Amino acid sequence: MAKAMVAAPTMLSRPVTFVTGNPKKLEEVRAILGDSIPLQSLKLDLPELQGEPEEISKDKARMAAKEVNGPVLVEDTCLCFNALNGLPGPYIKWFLQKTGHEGLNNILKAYEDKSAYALCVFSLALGTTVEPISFVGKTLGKIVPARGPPDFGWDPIFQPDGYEQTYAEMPKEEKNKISHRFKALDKVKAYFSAGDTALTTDVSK
Ligand SMILES: O=P(O)(O)OP(=O)(O)OP(=O)(O)OC[C@H]1O[C@@H](n2cnc3c(O)ncnc32)[C@H](O)[C@@H]1O
Ligand SMILES: [Mg+2]
Repeated sequence: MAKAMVAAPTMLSRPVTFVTGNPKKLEEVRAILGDSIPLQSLKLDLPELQGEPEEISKDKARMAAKEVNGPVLVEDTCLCFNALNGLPGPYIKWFLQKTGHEGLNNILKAYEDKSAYALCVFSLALGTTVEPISFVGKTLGKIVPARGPPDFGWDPIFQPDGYEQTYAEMPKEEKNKISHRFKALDKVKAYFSAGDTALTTDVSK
């Protein structure tokens, strides 16, 4: 009888490099992943296209793969206001920088609807010639006047649904159990544990 053909997993010869210019993201990614995925990091602020979140994230992964010349993981984070049909979305970084927490609240003064969602799109490129794969995580909430330490981006003005605290007021471990980033990384972990792609644990390579 013919032997069943079992596809061998793609073996990565190098650990995945998480490329970001944002140390706070890296901190959360490390806290959420623990040692589930062998990861090294590279601090690089990649240029970002305009467009839909998934395309921006995939494009970052292509650029990162070229820089690293190996397997990379990147992410793009959006904060989307329902009253504005999803804007600022991927442009939240610039809105935050120019208008601050107060300005973001003021924009929504024109609308009854303060609901929003945080969106994280991770993209994994296993090499320079491989099309990146995306993993999306979304957490629903609302925009409120800033509360809590202003350590990380828009955390003080985002209150997730079902919670009385903003992301900034929550203990880190709590945010990391419900966040957009946690949900997306859960899918990344599931992808690797499905076994089609095996990872080297040798981070010295
Ligand atoms: O190098 P990259 O990974 O792109 O890092 P970045 O800081 O440029 O990040 P983005 O392009 O994804 O822009 C997202 C903006 O939202 C902020 N941000 C990202 N994740 C956040 C989170 O979980 N809570 C609050 N703010 C967050 C971040 O500081 C940016 O201002
Ligand atoms: Mg960026």
